[in-house]
Amino acid sequence: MTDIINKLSDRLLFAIPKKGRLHEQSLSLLKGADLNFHRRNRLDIALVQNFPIALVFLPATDIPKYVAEGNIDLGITGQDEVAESGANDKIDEILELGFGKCELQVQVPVVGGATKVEELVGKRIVTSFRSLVGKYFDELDKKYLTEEQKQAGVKTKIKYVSGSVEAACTLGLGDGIVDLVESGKTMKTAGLHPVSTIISSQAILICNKNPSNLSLVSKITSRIKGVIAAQKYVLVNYNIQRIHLEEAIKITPGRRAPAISPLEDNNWVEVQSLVSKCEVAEIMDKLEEIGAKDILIHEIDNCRV
Ligand SMILES: Nc1ncnc2c1ncn2[C@@H]1O[C@H](COP(=O)(O)OP(=O)(O)OP(=O)(O)O)[C@@H](O)[C@H]1O
Ligand SMILES: O=P(O)(O)OC[C@H]1O[C@H](OP(=O)(O)OP(=O)(O)O)[C@H](O)[C@@H]1O
Repeated sequence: MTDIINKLSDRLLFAIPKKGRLHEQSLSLLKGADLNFHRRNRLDIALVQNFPIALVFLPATDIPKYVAEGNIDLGITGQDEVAESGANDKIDEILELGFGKCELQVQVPVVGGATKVEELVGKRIVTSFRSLVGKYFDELDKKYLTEEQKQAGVKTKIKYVSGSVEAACTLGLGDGIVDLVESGKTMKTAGLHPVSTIISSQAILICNKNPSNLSLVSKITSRIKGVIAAQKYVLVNYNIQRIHLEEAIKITPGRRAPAISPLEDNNWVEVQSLVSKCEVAEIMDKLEEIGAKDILIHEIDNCRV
C-alpha cells in the first residue's frame, strides 16, 4: 500500500464506482479507452500503467464530494448523485456516458396509496435521497399545505434509509417512498407505482474545476467519447446499382458523406457509411427495397467522430 501511495503525487486521480450498478460499465469504458491497470485484491487504488493516472475506487455516492473539494480530479458517478450532493456548481459535468439510466420517482402502494403526489404532503416519505427529496417536498408543502397547517408546523417528514427503500411502505415506515426506477420490476414487485418523477439520471464523467492536469483530462475525455460513439454506431457496407445511388445516399448519408468506391462492373458501386445502431434494422430494410446487395454490418471497437 505505501509503495502505491508514494507514487500518487504526480498522478491525475480518477474515481471509479467501486461497486453497484455503475461499476462494471465504468470498467469496460476504461478498457475501451485503453487505460491499463492492475487492481490488487481489496485495494481501492490502482496505478494506470500507460498514463500518469491513479484510479481510486469509491462509492458512487461519495464521488461528487471528492471531486468538488479537489481531492479527486476526475470521476464517474450518476447525475442523481451529483444532484443529491449539491455540488453541481463546484464541478464540471463533462460527458454523459449513456449507461446507468434511471429515474428518481415518488412511489406509493398500488392498493390504498395516494393517487396524486400532492396527497403525500404532510405525510411520511422514505428515501436514500434526503436532500433532493427534502427540496422537492418543501416546494410541494409551500404549494399545497393550508395556512393553518403551515402555522401549526405541519411538514412532509423525510425519513432516511440506506437501501431496500421499497420495503418501507409495507413495513409501515412511510406513506410513500422515493427511489430509482429503471425497468420498474422492483417497484412492481413491492406493490408500488409511481406518482411523479423528480429527476432522470445517467452515468456522467465529472471533473474538478481546476484539475491537476487539464491536458490529460482532455485526452481521457476524447478517448471515452470515442468508446461511447463506437457503441452508438455501426458501419454498413453494401453494393448498389449506380442508378439507385442517389436514393441509397438518402438512406445512409453518413456523418459527413458516405464513401463510394467503383466496382469491376461499372453499373455497380460499393457504399460504406456510419449508421446509428438503433436504426440499423430499418435501414437494412430500406436498402433491400431499393435493390442493395451484400449488405454487411460491422461493429466498431473504437472511433473518433
Ligand atoms: N436500477 C438502476 N438502473 C440503472 N442505474 C441505476 C439503477 N440503480 C442505481 N443506478 C445508478 O447507479 C448509481 C449507484 O446505485 P447503486 O444502487 O448501485 O448504489 P451502490 O453504490 O451499490 O450503493 P448501495 O448498494 O449502497 O445502494 C445510482 O446513483 C444511479 O445513478
Ligand atoms: O427498476 P428496476 O430495474 O427494478 O431497478 C430499481 C432498483 O435498482 C436500484 O437498486 P439496486 O438493485 O441497485 O440495489 P440497492 O437497492 O441495494 O441499491 C434501485 O434502488 C431499485 O431498488
